[in-house]
Amino acid sequence: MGNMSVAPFDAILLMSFGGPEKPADVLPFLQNVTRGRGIPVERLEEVGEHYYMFGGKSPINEQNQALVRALRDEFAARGIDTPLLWGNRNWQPYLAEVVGNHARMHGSRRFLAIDTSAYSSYSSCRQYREDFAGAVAALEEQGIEVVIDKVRQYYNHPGFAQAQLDCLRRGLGEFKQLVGGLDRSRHKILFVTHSIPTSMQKSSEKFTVGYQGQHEELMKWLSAELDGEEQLDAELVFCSRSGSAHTPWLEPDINDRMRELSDSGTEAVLVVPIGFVSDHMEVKFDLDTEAAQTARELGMGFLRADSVGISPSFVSGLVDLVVERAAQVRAEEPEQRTISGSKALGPGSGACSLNCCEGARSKNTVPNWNVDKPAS
Ligand SMILES: CC1=C(CCC(=O)O)c2cc3nc(cc4[nH]c(cc5[nH]c(cc1n2)c(C)c5CCC(=O)O)c(CCC(=O)O)c4C)C(CCC(=O)O)=C3C
Ligand SMILES: [Fe+2]
Repeated sequence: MGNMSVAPFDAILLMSFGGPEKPADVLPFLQNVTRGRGIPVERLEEVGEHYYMFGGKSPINEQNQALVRALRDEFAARGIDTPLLWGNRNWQPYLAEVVGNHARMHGSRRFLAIDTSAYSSYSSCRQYREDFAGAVAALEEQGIEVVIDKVRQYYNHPGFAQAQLDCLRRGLGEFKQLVGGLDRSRHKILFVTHSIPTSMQKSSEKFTVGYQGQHEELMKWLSAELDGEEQLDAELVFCSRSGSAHTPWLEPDINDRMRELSDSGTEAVLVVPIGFVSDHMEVKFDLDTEAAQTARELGMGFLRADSVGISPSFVSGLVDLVVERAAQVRAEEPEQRTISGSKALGPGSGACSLNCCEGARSKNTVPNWNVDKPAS
């Protein structure tokens, strides 16, 4: 009985952001993303141009489809035949439709979601839990009762961390060729993630080390795993700032930092997108297009390391997280593996509680099903 290891769940759900498929999708997609989020129209027009530059099609959907296939293979290899579905927040296939259709056709009631974002913050964790609560409520109105749970945030899970390390090592190998030998005084590693408003950063620090702190924890582990000559100075920089110019977001922006580094003698940078699980539009545009252009202007060497994509350690780590969560729900107290010294977060550990990463306005989230008692 292969399904025992994911019992009591009837179906697994890969939950992602979603992206446009064609030019006509771009504006409605952007409207979905920014509804109620106070993003200036100029910023939307600018981001729309990024999508049009790539034919109006985001790379994210094909990457999620590839991840679905890789996850299905990994479940099958472990003898687990529980269905794996794919749903999104901002574009088709929409979460509520996918869950509703599956529940109607197969009677599934208990869904366990993997989200395509590794760190804690409102945008990268809590908002997904609000989406789940929204889908549960919408389906309840149609007379369908479901629960949707999610695996813990996995920035410090050994599978994700090992996959990042593989990308970093491979990137360093190519970088070394490009610059003709590593030299600490002239070469730097820039780990990159999505910027968020500093207010969002603050609320992520209430119950965890926070969004930025989680990146720093992973970076510290990665740097320590490298061999001596590979241990270049490394720092965290940000991309994809949005919102109004008056709202503070996490800094430094990658382009600004490259300019400063160039002024102080850095000749080449290896850019490692630890904040993204695959080559999203932010990676394709903000890093491979815009930051690469900044590097050309500065005469700086530039190489972008891979994102984890469907690397085997990442994929098998996600399946481990599903199995771990199911065991928690069965009250079995499974081991929660993490990189050394790091504390596991997320559903069931209490660290990702109902109040975690709350935004300015309080909205319903799904409770940590069967493990945490809903707070009042
Ligand atoms: C932390 C974080 C992640 C990582 C976690 C995760 O993966 O979930 C992420 C992922 C993504 N963000 C994406 C796209 C967009 N994000 C926007 C806007 C925003 N992102 C924010 C944060 C994050 N975003 C924030 C605080 C805003 C401001 C509005 C708000 O407070 O909500 C906008 C509006 C235009 C703009 O202003 O840029 C777009 C189009 C795509 C799809 C890319 C593709 O198509 O490949 C993906 C994977
Ligand atoms: Fe975003």
